[in-house]
Amino acid sequence: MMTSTTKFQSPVIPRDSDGFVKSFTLSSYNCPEASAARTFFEEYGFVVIANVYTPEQCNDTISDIWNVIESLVGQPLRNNEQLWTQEFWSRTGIVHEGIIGDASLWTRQILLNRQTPALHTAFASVLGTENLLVNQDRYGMFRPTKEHPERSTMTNLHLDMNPWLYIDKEDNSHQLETLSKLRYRSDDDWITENNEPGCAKIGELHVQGLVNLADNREEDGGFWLVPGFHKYLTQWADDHRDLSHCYGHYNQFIMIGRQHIPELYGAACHISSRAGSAILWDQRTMHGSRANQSQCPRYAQFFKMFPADHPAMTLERAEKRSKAIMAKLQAVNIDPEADLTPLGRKLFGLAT
Ligand SMILES: O=C(O)CCC(=O)C(=O)O
Repeated sequence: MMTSTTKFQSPVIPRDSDGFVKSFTLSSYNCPEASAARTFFEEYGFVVIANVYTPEQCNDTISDIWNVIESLVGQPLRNNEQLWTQEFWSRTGIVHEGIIGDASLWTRQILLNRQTPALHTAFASVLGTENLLVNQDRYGMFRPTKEHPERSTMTNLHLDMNPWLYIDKEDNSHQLETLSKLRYRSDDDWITENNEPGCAKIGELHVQGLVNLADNREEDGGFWLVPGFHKYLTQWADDHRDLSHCYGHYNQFIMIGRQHIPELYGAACHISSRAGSAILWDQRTMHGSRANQSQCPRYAQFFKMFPADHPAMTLERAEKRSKAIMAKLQAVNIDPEADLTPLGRKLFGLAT
């Protein structure tokens, strides 16, 4: 049992001889490797699942990221690195975090990727149920910075939740109220949906994820986290109540500067992984991204999956959610019957 005098010690992450973090290859939900992956996840607060996207899917998705960037910037530039300037990038999304799109993105590729069976198997294995819904989110792209340090993103640690509400609430009424009010009229509603993990006393498991679309090494920047932090969050939040005043009371996104938590910045590790690998992490794990320092871009797609039978998924909310998704599918000519699989229709909440 951790007490307020317990000092947090981050476990050392196992890596292979190429420096990539140990990964698991899953043949199905509940295969022996899936239970090993789940054990790893419980210990470290994250797990890497290999071969979730095929090489072709990675290439198609990178190409889609460039389609989005070029449509936001208003001109072709993928083949001319001279044009990857601050001025153009200021139009692409949340530039200092390397996020493409301001809220959710709705291209054909980003949507169809969400029904990838191996991605579902990865989330199902960690969440312990196959009955899941998938969220709607964005892409990540970090420009190479070796010759252009001004193109660097901000190395950061954050939580996609409010840790003080999480430890103080007696039940999940705040989560239920926030989620059941969602109308999905604004793309921001999908971010709100992601960032309500309830309270510590109820202790729901919430799992976020991403797929790296190109080999992602430490020098390329990208996803990093504080291993084992999920077990320490409640103590940390209680010990750092002074920081809560820097944020709105109901703020769902808490980014904390190095000056406040130098020990966590010191403990955070880059989760290096190969192209097509998914990284899944416990939402309570302090995480974020490191800046790129190489000549290679970093490309990723972000996700969350959660149990379809969650108590906050009221009939009314489910109807509004599926209506909003249907409109987005239609806008990119995705026919749910022809283009989505039975698994895809379930994940999008469209199956009757
Ligand atoms: O991999 C990244 O760029 C950061 C992802 C992240 O922090 C998030 O999705 O919450």
